[in-house]
Amino acid sequence: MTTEPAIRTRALRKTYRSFTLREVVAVEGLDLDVPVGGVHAFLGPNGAGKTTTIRMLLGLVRPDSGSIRVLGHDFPDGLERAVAGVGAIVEQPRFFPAFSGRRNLLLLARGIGGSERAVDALLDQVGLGARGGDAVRKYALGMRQRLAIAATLLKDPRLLIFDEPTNGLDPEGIHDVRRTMRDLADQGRTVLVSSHALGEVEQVADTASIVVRGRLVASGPVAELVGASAASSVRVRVSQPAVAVGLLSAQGWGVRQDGDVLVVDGAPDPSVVSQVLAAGGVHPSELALVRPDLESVFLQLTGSDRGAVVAP
Ligand SMILES: Nc1ncnc2c1ncn2[C@@H]1O[C@H](COP(=O)(O)OP(=O)(O)OP(=O)(O)O)[C@@H](O)[C@H]1O
Repeated sequence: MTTEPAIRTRALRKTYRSFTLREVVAVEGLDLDVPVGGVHAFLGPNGAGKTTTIRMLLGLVRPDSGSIRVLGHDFPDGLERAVAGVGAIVEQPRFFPAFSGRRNLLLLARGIGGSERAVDALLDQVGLGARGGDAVRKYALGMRQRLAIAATLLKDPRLLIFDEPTNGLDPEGIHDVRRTMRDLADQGRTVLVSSHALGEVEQVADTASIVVRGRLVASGPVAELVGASAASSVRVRVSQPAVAVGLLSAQGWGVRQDGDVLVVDGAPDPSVVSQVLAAGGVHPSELALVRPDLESVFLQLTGSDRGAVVAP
């Protein structure tokens, strides 16, 4: 069994020139490791360098420096062999709107010698089996996106790269695309999905890398990234919030107030919060531990300017 990642970049760097000829560093010293199998989320705020990185991984943009290895092939010499095993969606896919989804796929399949049976299997696989005969113009955005995923699967790629595939989709579309990504990973393929919407990928991603201003700030299994954030909070509802804020702040804990609800950061656990309040004569009507999610980890990292790397 090989432990070689599906994607490995080292010290990857890419700069652009702005209109005023100022140097814009899009990607700076990026070491990205995407393990084989599973869904890997590539996360970062807008402008963090995700699209630039993905374009470099696909050979569409040439890095200034650094190395790229995809599916065991080093760039630039192995680019062609690497890309043969990659299916990608980097822009809004285009289809003939008047043709059915099935006919669109058949046209694409013909170009690479794919069979009619394979097209039908792919339509089923992305959940479009029943709608394959409808004109694409009647498809919702999420359905078009799933048709695009089916198109990338025509050449049976081991690695799928999707740049913000849920952009502009409604909740149902997001759900469908997410489920399709999960299915693909469960078949043993590797899925790299970029997103700035963490909530959308947290449920489906096994591992993640977070980039800020072109640099990697955290990477590893999603559960570990979330677990590494010590910042669980305690949420309390109290009848005397002003008194409670005084009591809790006196412990050195951070307190955020929203009406009669307080969120306490830095307390060891809910029972200690309860004891401190009770000792001051305040009895909460609600008390709950708020577990950190990927979003809170992300906010911590992006707010903390080039935070420490969390090793996988
Ligand atoms: N062709 C280009 N010319 C000049 N600057 C560019 C070019 N492409 C990207 N940039 C700049 O590089 C930086 C990274 O952009 P990139 O699109 O890679 O980020 P991103 O994380 O994908 O963001 P988004 O989610 O908004 O697409 C940004 O500052 C962007 O303005």
